[in-house]
Amino acid sequence: MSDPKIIVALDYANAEAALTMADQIDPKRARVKVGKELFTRSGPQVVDALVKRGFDVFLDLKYHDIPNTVAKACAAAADLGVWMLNVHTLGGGAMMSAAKEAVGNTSDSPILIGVTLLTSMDKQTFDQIGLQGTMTDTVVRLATLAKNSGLDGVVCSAQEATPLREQLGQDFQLITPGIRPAGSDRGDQHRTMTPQQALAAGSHYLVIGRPITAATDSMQALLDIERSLED
Ligand SMILES: O=c1ccn([C@@H]2O[C@H](COP(=O)(O)O)[C@@H](O)[C@H]2O)c(=O)[nH]1
Repeated sequence: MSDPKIIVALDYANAEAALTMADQIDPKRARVKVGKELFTRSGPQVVDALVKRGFDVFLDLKYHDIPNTVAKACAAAADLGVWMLNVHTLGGGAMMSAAKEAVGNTSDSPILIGVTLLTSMDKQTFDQIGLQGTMTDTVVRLATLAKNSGLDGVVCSAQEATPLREQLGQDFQLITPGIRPAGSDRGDQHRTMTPQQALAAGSHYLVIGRPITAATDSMQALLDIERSLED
């Protein structure tokens, strides 16, 4: 598989659990994501261990701070050899431009993307924090700002993938968590789609955690999802 579409979210409480899972995955078939829990508990060492195993690692720390701080954090993340990292688009254009400058723009530079609205966010939470208009318009606006600030793509719900593709082009990367195979538990996710629906809507990469990691047989769950994408 030359460009695996599945990114397995290694949301584990320690490096041992994450690496045990990773050791069952072929890096040519899936990429992996290190998020806040695993990174806070296990630090850069777990990222290094995954990179050394040949994985494309998405470091999902959603940096959101003043431009100088975010730029330095992004440079540090790039030094870890990650494939992809992210900032939060609500940090604004100056912050995102500083982040892009820090990671560089060569073929070796990591992909830099911006989180728009979290896939766990529903309309009630959107209203609660005082955002105006529709959620889709807000995601499109934030993603447009990200593109204009030099970012390579965004994290969004697959429900927004089609309008984003139409407005921002085919190459602007759409990374979509909130993926739930038919019949699986949504948990705290609100804006969800099945793997098949998400790719059909225009997602470039699918971030999938609990439907795989919380399954009784994680590798079978991953295989079932891969098969569902071949149909
Ligand atoms: O909007 C967002 C941004 C990031 N995430 C992360 O993706 C995974 C999803 O895990 P599931 O278990 O499949 O729900 C998780 O690590 C989140 O931190 C997101 O869900 N939504």
